[in-house]
Amino acid sequence: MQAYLILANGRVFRGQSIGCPGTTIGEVVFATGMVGFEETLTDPSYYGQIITQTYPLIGNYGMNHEDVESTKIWARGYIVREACKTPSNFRSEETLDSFLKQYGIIGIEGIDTRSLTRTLRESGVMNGAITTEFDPEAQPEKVAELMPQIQAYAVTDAVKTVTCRQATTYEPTVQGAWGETPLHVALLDLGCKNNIVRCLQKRGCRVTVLPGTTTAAELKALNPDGLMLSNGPGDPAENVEIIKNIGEMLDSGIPAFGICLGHQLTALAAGAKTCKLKYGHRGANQPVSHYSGKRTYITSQNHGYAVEGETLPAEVGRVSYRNANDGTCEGVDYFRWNCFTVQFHPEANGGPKDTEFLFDEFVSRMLAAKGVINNA
Ligand SMILES: NC(=O)CC[C@H](N)C(=O)O
Repeated sequence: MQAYLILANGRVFRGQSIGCPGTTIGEVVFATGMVGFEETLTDPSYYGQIITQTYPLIGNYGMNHEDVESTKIWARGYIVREACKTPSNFRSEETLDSFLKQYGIIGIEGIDTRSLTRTLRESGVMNGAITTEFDPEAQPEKVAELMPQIQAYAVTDAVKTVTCRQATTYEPTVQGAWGETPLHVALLDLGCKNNIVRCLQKRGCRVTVLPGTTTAAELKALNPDGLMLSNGPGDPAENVEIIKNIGEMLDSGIPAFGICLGHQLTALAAGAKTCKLKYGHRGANQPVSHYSGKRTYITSQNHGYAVEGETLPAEVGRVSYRNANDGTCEGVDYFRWNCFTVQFHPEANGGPKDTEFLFDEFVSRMLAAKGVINNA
């Protein structure tokens, strides 16, 4: 079946349908990871977006239901150069196409994704639609009808939509070196990836995943050893109430670690500003340099917004990492709070695990706060 991608600037790409037929509108972004399409598709941070994979062959190793980062696909569409129809891997359970169909996702293959990516890099992220319902060339009036909807589309109510409705506790998978009692981490789910939970479980933590709307008083009643702020979709500045709650939670002095959206919301709570990047960072090879100048790490990333480092009040915290490509803020160490945050994804999935040591740092902070170790 034919499918078409229509961009907000009027450009049309002709390809073939994958996943479900129909019409979908979203913010078209590109991700550069060569592998990790299962993790990308199920990362809640892509809510509202149509994902373009720049790597030309997607689905070669098939889908399984273990390598997923949440309960479903939150993205609004999927664009690939070629979707593999005959995956080969001992863990493969189904094809990319059947996985998309299972979640009602409309996709397109067979378009020039290099040319599309070049457009997005030059003009910035852009809204678009994928449709199987009409041929834009044959029916330009249908394009004219759809175009105002494409142009007006905005990702809204993102965190509200993806966050869990009820708290769930996950037991540790190993015992911590400090003894039998696990550390208890409260994880504020803003659109959390499963691997954040796994990274804490395998370090001897019991993890209680909480709805994003949890208040400081509700958190206090739980009396956790640490607070983890997850990744998540949408414009960070939209989350006015959650930002206020996070500020109050951190004022209690609890050890805290924020990732991506969690990083952005903490900076907003601290009085800094966020901005939208031209085309964002999405992929598995984004270099970030530590402020000490000693190390640059290759990281996994998926964000369209960034903290404006210069707007962070100097007495509150300092920029800890910067993106080595464009100099944008990639992390903050707070002085005011017992908290550190990063824009990149130390939990990886997909992508390199080089910065997973940050979870060890978080565990050390919790142990130090309990007086179990001296972290001076
Ligand atoms: N992965 C994330 O947490 C993304 C954060 C935010 N939605 C952004 O696009 O910048």
